[in-house]
Amino acid sequence: MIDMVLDGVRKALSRFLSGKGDYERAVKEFIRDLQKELIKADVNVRLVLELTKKIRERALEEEPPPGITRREWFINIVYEELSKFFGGDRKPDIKPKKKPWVMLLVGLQGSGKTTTAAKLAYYYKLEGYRVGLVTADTYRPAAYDQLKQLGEQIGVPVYGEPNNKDAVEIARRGVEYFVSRGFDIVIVDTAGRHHREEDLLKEMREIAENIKPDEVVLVIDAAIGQQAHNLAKKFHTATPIGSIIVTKLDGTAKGGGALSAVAVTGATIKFIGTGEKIDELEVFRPPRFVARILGIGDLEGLVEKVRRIKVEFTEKDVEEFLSGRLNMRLVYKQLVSLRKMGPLRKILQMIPGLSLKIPLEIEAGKAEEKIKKWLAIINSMTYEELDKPEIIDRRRTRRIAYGAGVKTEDVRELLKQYEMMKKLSKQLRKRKDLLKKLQLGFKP
Ligand SMILES: Nc1nc2c(ncn2[C@@H]2O[C@H](COP(=O)(O)OP(=O)(O)OP(=O)(O)O)[C@@H](O)[C@H]2O)c(=O)[nH]1
Repeated sequence: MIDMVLDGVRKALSRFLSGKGDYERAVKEFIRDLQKELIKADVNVRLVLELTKKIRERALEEEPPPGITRREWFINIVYEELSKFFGGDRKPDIKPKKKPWVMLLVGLQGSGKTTTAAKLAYYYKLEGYRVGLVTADTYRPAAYDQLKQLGEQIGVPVYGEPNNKDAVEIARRGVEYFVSRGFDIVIVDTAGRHHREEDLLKEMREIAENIKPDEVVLVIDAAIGQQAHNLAKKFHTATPIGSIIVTKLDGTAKGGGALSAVAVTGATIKFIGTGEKIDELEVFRPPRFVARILGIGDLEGLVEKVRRIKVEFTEKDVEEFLSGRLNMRLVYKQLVSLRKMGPLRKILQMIPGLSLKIPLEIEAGKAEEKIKKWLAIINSMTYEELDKPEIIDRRRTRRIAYGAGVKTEDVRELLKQYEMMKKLSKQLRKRKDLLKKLQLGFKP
């Protein structure tokens, strides 16, 4: 889980918030913890010192606006400075500026390039684009099969020539193949059998000259930590149309180091890889990322994700859910959408501190059966009961169970889930208020 990145910072911050003693001493302690955590995450020591110096100065100089305590204001400062540290608040340009849009993926061996190519294809497919994949990896014979398989899984066609050794030729023909068929986006996966940056950049240049991509994407494994700096810097200087994806942030303690090392070069990190599965790719927005690290929630990300997966939630529903109001109609929508979307769990995991208490966690395999039952139960409720499930007493429970053809225990179980969701929704509201308060001076 991505929350692993700089996990200790969140803990230090909650210690800071709950502490009662002297403000200046608490600031000093927090800063010491922050330094320790960042260095542990392989962030460059000089960068760490610059960052914490800035935080300390602001913490001692700035007066909080009315209605905000010094400690709350301090979190805001940390939030702002860390966001800048990881690249600032510019939004990465995700949408292709024209069609067709040709993306060339490059990266050192094992960086996760092939997986990322498929993840990207899936991402853009969900956004409504017609996407094609080209595999030009001529060194690793299995790469062709790997991408072919991934392509089948996500319903994206893959062009490859398993017996051809000429990567440049394959790439060129692959791009032509998809462009001539009217595809919107073509993603080209390259060989990447390079251990040295120089070789990698040389191959990149060769292929790029031939296929003239609209965007060159460098894939970097987060596990290389601050070593990402040199690679990103050379890449950034070599190509003006470059963007970066940092992968495997879920599996390394060095993620903070890699991200900050790339950010400091001025290169743009567009996406981050947060797992092996095909949908574990996220748009990288530093303020959002930092909010998550700090444990002040990721409500914006949550809303976007809910919308993106095209659940049948309206924005109003999400807003209602986040504002602590909940009724059975919302639960119903939730259940219907659970069938389509990856579980709600995944979305809620974006909110730190909540992941342990997630309701509606259904044992795999039994999900479909249970959802069907619950939908039937909700269908036998009256309008009044839907809007105010609290009025459902034993008599009503029996009637509903009878109407839905289920046992009374089933109805009670659903009501229990409802209560849990309601609590969760209230917790979310609290965090939302805090987030709003903190963002007074800063727009993510
Ligand atoms: N945990 C985790 N694993 C990832 C992520 N991205 C890729 N991987 C895994 O990393 C391994 C290498 O990925 P590939 O896509 O085969 O790497 P590649 O860069 O194409 O490899 P070469 O073709 O040898 O250069 C695979 O086991 C992937 O499942 C990620 O974000 N998180």
